[in-house]
Amino acid sequence: MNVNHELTGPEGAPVVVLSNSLGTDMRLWDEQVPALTGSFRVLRYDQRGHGGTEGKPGPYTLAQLGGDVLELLDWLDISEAHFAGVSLGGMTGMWLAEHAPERIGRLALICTSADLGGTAWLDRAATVRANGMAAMVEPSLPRWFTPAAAERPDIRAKFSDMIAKADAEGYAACCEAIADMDILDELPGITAPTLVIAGAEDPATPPSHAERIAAGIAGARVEVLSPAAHLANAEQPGEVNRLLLEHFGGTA
Ligand SMILES: O=C(O)CC1=CCC(=O)O1
Repeated sequence: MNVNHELTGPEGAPVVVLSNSLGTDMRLWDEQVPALTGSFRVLRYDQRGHGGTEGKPGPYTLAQLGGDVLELLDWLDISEAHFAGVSLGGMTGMWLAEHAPERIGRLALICTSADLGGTAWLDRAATVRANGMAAMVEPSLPRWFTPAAAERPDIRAKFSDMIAKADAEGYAACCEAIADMDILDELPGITAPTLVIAGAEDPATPPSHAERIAAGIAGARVEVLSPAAHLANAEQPGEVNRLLLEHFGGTA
């Protein structure tokens, strides 16, 4: 199995898959795992080129990132799972809910977008391939956290480490997957009950992106958290845990 992952929580319980954003790894979910494992078997993994999952040469596509999840579910003999993803993880979740609906129960999309594509991502990919990941640390933290959270030593240390340790080719290839994406027209094909969470202060995928996603998926509802920037699940763990447990049908 090429996808680095961790499976915890009671055997036989419904499975929740947790998918990380660009530049982070499965540690993004450290505050969610203890809350979710009270009710669920939790499968968190590292996207290609992030954490312990190898960064194969790119460019990647959302289909490949979604395919990694299907391969992982098959390998673990999991037929269906709920899915929560932050940003790139949410894009992966939308692809899965559209292309493998029989595998996805309920969907939670956190600080993500269905139409974030564009050439700026190709510029970022080129920068990272030329200069490596270290140059990405300082520009990323103000997108990921509001100023007060970005100054917290625990947050700075943990999230700087994640970015610095990402594989430059894998990160760049994920940027190319985002550059290529516009799945707004595919959203009406999603039938999974969907919760969309946004950070009120998120400069990368502001609440307007959450509203556009929810407008495309029948029955989807939006929750906007504040203060929270792009990594709302790390900045507002208590509120995100409450919303995820409520949406997936777990107990606190
Ligand atoms: O630019 C960032 O770091 C924010 C982001 C966009 C897609 C993603 O996964 O993270």
